[in-house]
Amino acid sequence: MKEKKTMMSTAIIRGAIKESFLKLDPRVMVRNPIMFVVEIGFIITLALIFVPDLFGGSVSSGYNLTVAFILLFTVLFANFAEALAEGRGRAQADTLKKTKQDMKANKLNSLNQVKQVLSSELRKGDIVIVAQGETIPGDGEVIEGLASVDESAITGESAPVIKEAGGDFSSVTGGTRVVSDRITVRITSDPGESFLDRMIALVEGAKRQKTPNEIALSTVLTSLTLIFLIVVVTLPFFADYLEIQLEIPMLIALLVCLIPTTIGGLLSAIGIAGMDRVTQFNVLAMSGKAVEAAGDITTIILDKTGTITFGNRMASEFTPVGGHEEQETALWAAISSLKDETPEGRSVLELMRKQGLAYDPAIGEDAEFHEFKAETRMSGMDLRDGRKVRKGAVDAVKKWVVSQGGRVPKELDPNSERIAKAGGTPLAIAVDQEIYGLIYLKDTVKPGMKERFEQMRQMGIKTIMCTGDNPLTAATIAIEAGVDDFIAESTPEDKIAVIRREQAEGKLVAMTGDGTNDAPALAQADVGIAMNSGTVAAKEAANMVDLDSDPSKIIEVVSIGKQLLMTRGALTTFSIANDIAKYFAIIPAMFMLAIPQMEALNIMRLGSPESAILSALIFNAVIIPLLIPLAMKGVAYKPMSSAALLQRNLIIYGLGGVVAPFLGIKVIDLAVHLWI
Ligand SMILES: Nc1ncnc2c1ncn2[C@@H]1O[C@H](COP(=O)(O)OP(=O)(O)OP(=O)(O)O)[C@@H](O)[C@H]1O
Ligand SMILES: [K+]
Ligand SMILES: [Mg+2]
Repeated sequence: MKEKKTMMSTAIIRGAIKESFLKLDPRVMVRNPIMFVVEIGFIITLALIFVPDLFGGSVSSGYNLTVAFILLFTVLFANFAEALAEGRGRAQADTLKKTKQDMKANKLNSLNQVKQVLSSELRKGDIVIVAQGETIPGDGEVIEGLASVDESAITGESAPVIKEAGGDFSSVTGGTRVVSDRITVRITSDPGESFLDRMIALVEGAKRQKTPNEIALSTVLTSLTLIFLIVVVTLPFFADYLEIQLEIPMLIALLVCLIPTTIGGLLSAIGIAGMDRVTQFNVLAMSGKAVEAAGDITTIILDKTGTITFGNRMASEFTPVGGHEEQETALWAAISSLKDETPEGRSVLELMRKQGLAYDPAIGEDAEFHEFKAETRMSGMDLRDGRKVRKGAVDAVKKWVVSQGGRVPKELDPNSERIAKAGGTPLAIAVDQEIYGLIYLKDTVKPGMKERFEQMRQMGIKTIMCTGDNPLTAATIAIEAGVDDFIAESTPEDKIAVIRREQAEGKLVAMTGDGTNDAPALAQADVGIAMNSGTVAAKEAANMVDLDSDPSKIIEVVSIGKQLLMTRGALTTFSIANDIAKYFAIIPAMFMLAIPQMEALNIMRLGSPESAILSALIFNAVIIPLLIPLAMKGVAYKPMSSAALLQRNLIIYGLGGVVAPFLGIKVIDLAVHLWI
């Protein structure tokens, strides 16, 4: 989505203006009680224009008209803020929808014949064949073959990525294009539930739900509104006693000035804009709650293979041990990998070919395949003649061999240490009681990790790498990547246990991962970020997907989360501080004639009671559009302690919130007084 990082285009602004009027529909307005009160005020003053003495008042139609007009604009400004925030997402959704057009798909039927169907007819479990130049008709998993895929329609990244059966690089996304070769894909989503569908719904805001924080704040603001409503409604009774005639438009103006319209008008825009900023970083957040939680993250658990490293672990060397020949080691490595569809397994056969080593595949005929499992950390074959061939994590293979009465050759450990210390993953190869040697699996740390993890440290975030790999390899990669801590030989359960342990200490935990074995942990974490390169299971369990598959992206997500919370806090403070100033503008104006002692409160020295009320009301309206840029961009966030941040914001937005309207209203009053 990179090229879509456009700012506000005129089309978006025009659309937002139209939306502002459509949102005047009371059925829509009622969802925002504060602005709904303003709208009712508008309707009442509108009636008073035509029947000024409706409630026995004596205010001119002209004055009612002016008040009605300002109130209408107050509501329109608030609607505009929300529509503007929604507008950018809608523009993105339109672009994505173009990617989603119906297309032809080559579906395999039960007789293994290819039949052309429409992509919209594909269901979960269907098998399709996608060849070079064709668009993948739906989300799925590669079950056969290998292809390079152009995912730019989704990620904006033009370099094609390799997708292959087995392992963590098997997931493909509907709407992306096969650039070379041909793959067989099992469809994993029903129509309307695809990644692209979810993405469209997301940027369109169709699924936007208020976060718990937002609901709590709305409740407080609505209660405040209710209290002011009661105060203003009961005011005429006191006035009656003092024999003062309080006019309806004045009372409405007072009410609207006192209720927190500024934050009420901007609250929803702040939330939408926050989500949108995450999207601009090519991260898809499934909920606003996750973005807010990211703002308070103190621990992040990262998976190693495929997250910190690229994860395309390739066999690069066979090392014989126990007096065996390299040829023998390679032979058994190959036999154990004949049906191993993981990238690791396939790379073993690839290395054989490269080194010109031959093997007899007939040995593997009718053998029983043992697929790689994160629990056993081994894979292999049980041959027809009864021999069992295994390859896997060194300690796992050692245990397996010893349990059958075999012994471990003494050169095994030094050699596996050499590989691990270089950051590689050693796999041991064994047949029954005999260990034949090692396979060196090479992997590379993604660039720039060290600097990024250092940045996280400065933000007070602890990084823990969790890997199924052995402790030595883990330690080497941990140092190279610069994480604070690591846990090796961890099973999927261990990853969850680490997260639970941190959560039990009251911390908010983020997890980044790519594999099916990461899925449970991604679901357990408060913020789960899946790499887009990863498996379908990982992406479904996570509440965010990083389209660039860069785990250090969490830095941006955390900053945006913090910014979102701060912006909401700052504008709430500003809004309420503002209302104090408006109180001093209106109350003396309303009562001064009858109660000369009110003069003491008349600190603003405004022109006339009428102009004082209008000025306060105008200020109350225009402050909303003036603050839209801040609401959309968020207040500036610099890493510092939360106490220092709070103090800084109280000074800027609290004190500023009191001072700004005094100046603003005074200036408007000078102009208004000249005019009326
Ligand atoms: N195809 C395979 N056949 C046999 N053993 C394997 C295979 N793939 C990986 N292993 C071994 O199993 C170990 C655990 O693998 P697993 O996929 O659970 O974790 P990982 O990918 O190494 O780490 P991470 O959790 O960081 O992604 C690996 O370190 C390796 O030693
Ligand atoms: K107000
Ligand atoms: Mg992994």
